[in-house]
Amino acid sequence: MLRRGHGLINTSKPCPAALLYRRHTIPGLRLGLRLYSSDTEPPHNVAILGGGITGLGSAYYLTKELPNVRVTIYEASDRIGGWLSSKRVPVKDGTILFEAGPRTLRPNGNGVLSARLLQELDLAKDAIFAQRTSPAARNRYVYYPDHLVRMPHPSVGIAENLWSLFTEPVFSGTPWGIVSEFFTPARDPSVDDESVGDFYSRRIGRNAVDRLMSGVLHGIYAGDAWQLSAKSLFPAQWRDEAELGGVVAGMIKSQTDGRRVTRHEREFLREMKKYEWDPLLMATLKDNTVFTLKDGLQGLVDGLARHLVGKGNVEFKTSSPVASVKLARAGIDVTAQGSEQSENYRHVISALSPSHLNQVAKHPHSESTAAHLVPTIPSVTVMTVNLYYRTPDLHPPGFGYLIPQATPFENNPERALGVVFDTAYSPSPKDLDFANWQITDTQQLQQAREQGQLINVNDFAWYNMPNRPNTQDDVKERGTKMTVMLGGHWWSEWPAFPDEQEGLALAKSVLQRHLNITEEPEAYQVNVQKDCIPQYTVGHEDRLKKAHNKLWSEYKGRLRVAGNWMSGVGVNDCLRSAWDVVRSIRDGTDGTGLEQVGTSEYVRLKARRPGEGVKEVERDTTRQPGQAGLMMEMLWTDPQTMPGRGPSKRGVGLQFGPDVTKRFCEKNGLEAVIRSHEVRMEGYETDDMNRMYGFEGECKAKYNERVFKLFSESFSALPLATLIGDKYLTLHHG
Ligand SMILES: C=Cc1c2[nH]c(c1C)Cc1[nH]c(c(CCC(=O)O)c1C)Cc1[nH]c(c(C)c1CCC(=O)O)Cc1[nH]c(c(C)c1C=C)C2
Repeated sequence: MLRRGHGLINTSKPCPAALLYRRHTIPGLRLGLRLYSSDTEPPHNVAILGGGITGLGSAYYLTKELPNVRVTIYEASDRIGGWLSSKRVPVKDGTILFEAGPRTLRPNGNGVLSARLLQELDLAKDAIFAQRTSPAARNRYVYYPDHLVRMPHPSVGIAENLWSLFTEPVFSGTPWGIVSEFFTPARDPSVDDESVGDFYSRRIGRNAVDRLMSGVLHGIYAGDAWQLSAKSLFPAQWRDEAELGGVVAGMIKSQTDGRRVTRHEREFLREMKKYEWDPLLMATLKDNTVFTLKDGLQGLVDGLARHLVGKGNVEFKTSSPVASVKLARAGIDVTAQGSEQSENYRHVISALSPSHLNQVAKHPHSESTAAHLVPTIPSVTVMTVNLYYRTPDLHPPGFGYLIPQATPFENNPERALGVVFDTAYSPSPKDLDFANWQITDTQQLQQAREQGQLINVNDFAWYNMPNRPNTQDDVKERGTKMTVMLGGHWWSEWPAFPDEQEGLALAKSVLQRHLNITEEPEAYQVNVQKDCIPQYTVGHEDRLKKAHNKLWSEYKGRLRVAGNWMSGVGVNDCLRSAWDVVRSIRDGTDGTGLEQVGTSEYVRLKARRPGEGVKEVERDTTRQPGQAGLMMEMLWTDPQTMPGRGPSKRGVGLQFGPDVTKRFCEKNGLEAVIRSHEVRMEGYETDDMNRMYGFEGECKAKYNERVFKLFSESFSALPLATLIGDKYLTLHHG
């Protein structure tokens, strides 16, 4: 039986726009294919090439989805984890943690997978969550042309945001560009892809690219806005222009009709929705933008490794670079370097970079690029320089700053990409100090935790209360910790990279010029991450489609690829590609790991109208709201004058400050929340209540018995919460 999905993807230049995303299957190629079947083959064994986060994630999902599987991980170096690498270094009064690579994870989008790992690997107790209200979430800066400019944020107020928008050169022309984008004609349909720079300068204006967007692209891809692909990096906007005339039109449509996603994505979202979260972790994640771990993201690697070793069916082969992978009569043969003998596996998941994969999958006698299994995907090298200074608060409060491409050379001769204020992501001894907490009653904190509530005693959501929060730096008085990011596309043409001392000198020089820091760092670490970020340059999607076709025709679904070179360069994206590839193996779906590239099957998610979350709350038919859940919270939560959240005086629910109400209203598009003043011990409105408030008499006097009956029946049927005109949320509160 032929199954969906293993058809070859059309990579030829499209003629009419309608053909753009169509896949072509070539029936002839399918004839004679022996598709694997789980009933007839020996127990499932899978080799994973590469022990970075993608490889570890793949092993993790394999052992979860196919419990009887045997997994072998081949890793060339003597350590696993790849670019994720955290080191504790000594300073005068203790130790601090430096991250060489990624340092924080977002729990949204694909990040739901890393958030799930917190729960499944029991890592939430080691996590540090940065609140939405924390400086790290609210203060983001761009360095242009010679000073830091804070990006607009609702928390600073309309006046300040507008002032900045109309006076700072970094925004010059952008507000008007966004307004006029609506009226800008769509691109010529024959254009199959273009750079992000070309796309956005056509739609919004060149300044928006050079002064803003290029900075954001530095922060994610360390890449060049004029080379990265608009179609691959901004697929929704790229399609919106073609189909709706523009990016703003697309945003409006998403608001009114719902966000557009691929069918595959919708399935993923549905599956994620079904997940059973620990209520406290859920509450924590909702209020946070990013999280990290007390021992850095290395903690995630260690957690995965511990879990996999404990499983007993996963073998780690470190210091074992792979020499070749070859399709065999049954399965696929993998030979490690220096080994005479190959091992046979039913499937191989390659978590290697494309160039590395080409080396191990190449035909022994062919050197030509045409013989490459996957096309070359360029990548950039990033140098991260971690610095620790004794003096605290050497930077303004916030995430850090990005340096856009238009920053004049004399203000950035080192060609830095940005600076991360690591201090903002982890509690300091000051935050640990009881005296500075908003709530100090540990008994209350303990009780609240037991009831699945999160209480913010400061900027870091406190998952493991009443215990002290986690912190990365174990020092008496914390100084300032920062990371200077250098390299990326700026270094692509450089004949050689700076060495450690040169890197340190470059980083210090950046900080002296931009932040006036002249002090010598007490500790530092220079890390060169060679070819660490793949560049999705113009034509990326087409290259991936070609790779899919070649992989399919040469390996018939036995060799599948995952990693950061296909549809997202972050840790979360790596986990997602691992998840997808394992699912397709589990389900026996034919594929290569690239079968979703350029899919044209889009659907719209249901639009979330203002306050819809509230409407979705089902009425509790048992007439008892219980001790947990949203119904309970709506019933028993009370306002408090202090900002943030606090334990409820009632012993159930919690208290919330005016900032929480404001955020809730903003998020749900509400004008106000109206709460009744009286708590009814019975918990629900009853006919008695109508009588008590004199409604019965008034109604009968003004109208008649029938009208009263009708109203009291309606009241009894009213939900505890209702929306009036989509603007006012009324809560009976009793
Ligand atoms: C270490 C260098 C990295 C640079 N880009 C990435 C890494 C690991 C990958 C990356 N960075 C970000 C994303 C977006 C989504 C996400 O997964 O968080 C990705 C895929 C955003 C980001 N960039 C920086 C930080 C601290 C974050 C995440 C946290 C946040 O948004 O609050 C800083 C940063 N990274 C790089 C540069 C040049 C840079 C400069 C300040 C390159």
